[in-house]
Amino acid sequence: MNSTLQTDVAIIGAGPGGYATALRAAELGKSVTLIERDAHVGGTCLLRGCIPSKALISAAHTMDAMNHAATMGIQVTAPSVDEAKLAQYREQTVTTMTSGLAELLAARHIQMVHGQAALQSDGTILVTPAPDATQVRVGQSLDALHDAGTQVTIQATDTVLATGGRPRPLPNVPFGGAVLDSTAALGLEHLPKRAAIVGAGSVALEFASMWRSMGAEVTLLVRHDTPLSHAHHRSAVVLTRELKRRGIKIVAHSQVTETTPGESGEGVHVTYTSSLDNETYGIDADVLLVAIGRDPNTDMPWMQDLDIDITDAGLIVTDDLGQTSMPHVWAVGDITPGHGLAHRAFEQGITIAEAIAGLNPKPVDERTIPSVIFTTPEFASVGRTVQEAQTIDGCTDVTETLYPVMGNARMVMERANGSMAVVTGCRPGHPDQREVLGVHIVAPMASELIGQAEHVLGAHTPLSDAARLIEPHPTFSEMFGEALLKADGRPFNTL
Ligand SMILES: Cc1cc2nc3c(=O)[nH]c(=O)nc-3n(C[C@H](O)[C@H](O)[C@H](O)COP(=O)(O)OP(=O)(O)OC[C@H]3O[C@@H](n4cnc5c(N)ncnc54)[C@H](O)[C@@H]3O)c2cc1C
Ligand SMILES: NC(=O)c1ccc[n+]([C@@H]2O[C@H](COP(=O)([O-])OP(=O)(O)OC[C@H]3O[C@@H](n4cnc5c(N)ncnc54)[C@H](O)[C@@H]3O)[C@@H](O)[C@H]2O)c1
Repeated sequence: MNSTLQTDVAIIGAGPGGYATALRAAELGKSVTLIERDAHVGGTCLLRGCIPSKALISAAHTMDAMNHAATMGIQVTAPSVDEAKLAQYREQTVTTMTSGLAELLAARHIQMVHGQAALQSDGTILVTPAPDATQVRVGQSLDALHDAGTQVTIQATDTVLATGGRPRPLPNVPFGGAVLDSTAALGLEHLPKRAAIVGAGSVALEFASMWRSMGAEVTLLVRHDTPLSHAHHRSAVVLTRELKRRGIKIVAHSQVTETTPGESGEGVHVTYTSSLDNETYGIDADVLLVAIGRDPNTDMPWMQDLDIDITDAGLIVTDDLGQTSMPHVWAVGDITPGHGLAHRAFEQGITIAEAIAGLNPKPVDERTIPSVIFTTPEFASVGRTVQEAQTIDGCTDVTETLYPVMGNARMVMERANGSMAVVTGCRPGHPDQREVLGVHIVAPMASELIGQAEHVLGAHTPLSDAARLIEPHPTFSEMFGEALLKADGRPFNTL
């Protein structure tokens, strides 16, 4: 028997955008129905993105530490990887996170629907069985669902689209065999010994760094002159130098044109052209990871039929609070223009829930969203470069202060290299107040340091006040404190 459900807020997709909206809306007293086609909640981030990748990267850090132990006088025999145990560790990390989230959703009395949803232009949502199921299933948690028929209709006052994205293939090179997307790469039974990677963003660099730490020969095929060509230039150059120093081969100005099975049918032969000399080259590898971005899940016919604005890139246009051009329909996360990051989706989801509940939330400030790449060393960035501050925001008196990170005691102890740049200047209308406009770091623990930078930047703290922050000694965070002092014209442990 098919059924109809009534709810204040229906959300399609239980990734970071969808579940953040659900949690906040329920907290604000709304009845919430969360529809997910996967067997578990969490979306890309928990199931096949942030969490499994960072579990593997944590293991890679342990490998790095053991490999560097001898420089501190600690002798260890050459470490090796038990691949089955590593996979178990990754899977258990994911399970712990997804079951914790499922419990939280249940505790907030959010109704779960397991199935594939389609919003109709009259505002109803039709749910059909998920690809792996014959029935739509409904209940308080994805672990305790009952069959609800082959079609469930949901009548919601507000609907939130949170359908996320999927890996983008190279033109003419479909995924399959030894040509992997990030999901397949995370699930590999055996770590590659020779890995080729095409792309130069977060996925490409994190896998390059992690596989290298695990002992692979890694070749990164980059189409521009450097990885992260759109990021803060100096940081991109420093990170590139460090990755090369660790033995990662970076082939710039290359474009993959074809892949064929490797000799004896194993692995892959990758053909690429160089835009420097227009010559064609080839490399052999166990796998080719294609990491050239993600496509938004907005190309389904039902979504195309809705009266909502979608850009040529397939991204849903919303107002500052996440509302689409269709009344009572909202969009969150990777299907909206901007950084494809979980923490951005969290903040957008909270904002949408508060707007639906009639609160008056502040729009998400895209400028203050930090981005991190979990390489060794890490790359973390928030805010503007000098050029962006001048041309996009119209800031004046903009300067960049470079702090020599090798003067930091913890950097010396770790034998680490990196860079720290702080961009300061005055926002339009505030000519007398110098503020931090951007912070760009390459260093161990940069992922943790960037939160502090975000607070200073987001709160528009005057530079002279920010520079008074007292950092504990000896820590990596002293680099940020010292950079602020230098930017404020009072360099301490540096010239
Ligand atoms: C390898 C990798 C590593 C990453 N690491 C990080 C990181 O360290 N930090 C970070 O901030 N970000 C990271 N990201 C990005 C992050 O995962 C995404 O930004 C985030 O998951 C986006 O959340 P979302 O809710 O928009 O979409 P998603 O997480 O993609 O969730 C969308 C959900 O909607 C469901 N869905 C889609 N259509 C339907 C439908 N019709 N009916 C029912 N359900 C549907 C999908 O099954 C999915 O569960 C990483 C991504 C990848 C690929
Ligand atoms: N630590 C993190 O926060 C983290 C980690 C992994 C992924 N993510 C997110 O996941 C999403 C996907 O990451 P990604 O690295 O795949 O995408 P990305 O958009 O970050 O980077 C894609 C890269 O591929 C290059 N590229 C595009 N087309 C190409 C082509 N035809 N040939 C060669 N190179 C090409 C681009 O120049 C760019 O450097 C992003 O939204 C990213 O923010 C975040």
